[in-house]
Amino acid sequence: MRIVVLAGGIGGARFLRGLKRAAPDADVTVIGNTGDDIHLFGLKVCPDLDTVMYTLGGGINEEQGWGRADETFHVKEELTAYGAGPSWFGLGDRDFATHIVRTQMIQAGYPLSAVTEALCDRWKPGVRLIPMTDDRVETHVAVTLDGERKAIHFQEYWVRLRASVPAEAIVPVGAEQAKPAPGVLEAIAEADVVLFPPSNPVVSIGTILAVPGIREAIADADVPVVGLSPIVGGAPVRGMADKVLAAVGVEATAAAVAEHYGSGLLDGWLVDTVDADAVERVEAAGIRCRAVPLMMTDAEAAAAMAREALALAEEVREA
Ligand SMILES: O=c1nc2n(C[C@H](O)[C@H](O)[C@H](O)CO)c3cc(O)ccc3cc-2c(=O)[nH]1
Repeated sequence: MRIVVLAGGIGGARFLRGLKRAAPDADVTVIGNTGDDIHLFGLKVCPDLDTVMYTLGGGINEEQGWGRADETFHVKEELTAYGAGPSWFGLGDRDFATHIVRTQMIQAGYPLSAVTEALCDRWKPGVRLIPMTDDRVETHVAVTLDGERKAIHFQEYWVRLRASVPAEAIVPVGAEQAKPAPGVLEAIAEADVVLFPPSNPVVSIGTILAVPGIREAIADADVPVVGLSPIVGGAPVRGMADKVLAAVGVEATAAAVAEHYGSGLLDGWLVDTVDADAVERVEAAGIRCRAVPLMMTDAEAAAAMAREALALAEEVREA
């Protein structure tokens, strides 16, 4: 079975670990969000690609969900000693090696998709990880700080400000000019099922869908598209999805996120059992809906969610 998954950071990576466990023989292609990418100290950092690669490759810092395990921060400390900022983004020594290799290859002329393939040769994530585009897309957030309206990089909003101020607008800068990376549209066209894991619907999956051609390819694919709600009980399971949902005028509920994606895209939607009362509203939107446990407390819980998503996809396919 060929499965395509649109993935952002931590939620997407943890779901993928469950999917591999639930469908060990499936051929999984992950279309990774690159809107979170940031250039620091002359290096290109790709948080969402690295989180998928490290999580599935066994190198992730498990409790953080990002960065490497057994990390040290000597380079960061030395940079701070030189007054070289920013100091609010925690780049570890092991993680720096990934960004050095990536930046070297990009400067040698390799596209991000080829670089990602090369990095995955080491990590062997067990999925094909393709960036949504090889072109530069960086999500910026419009905020008002000290009375002044400004656009800041998503990572500054997310990490330095902890999303503590309202996001007035979310702009994936460069998305309109971006082209899907090689293999993205082909993977969607050949997929037997497309999954939207519980990643951030605005800055992760929404950014992937903002690359011209990707939303259309999924909408036109006559295979089941099934998503899992990142919102449980009116709050994001992790992260601060509610802050960015407000920016696009979407209430932080499992049903509202399904409606945001729309029945033109989604055929099925899983909500957590605490949101069972949302099933009727989602079905009224033309999206088949089931209430199942959605807390990825461990790999087996994530596998159970993946099995439920695949089962709903088959139910949709037969409908
Ligand atoms: O909350 C934080 N998230 C950090 N993240 C997470 C990152 O902001 C998120 O993973 C995504 O951008 C959102 O999904 C990092 C991810 C990397 O790949 C590399 C370094 C960091 C550093 C931080 C950090 O210092 N604090």
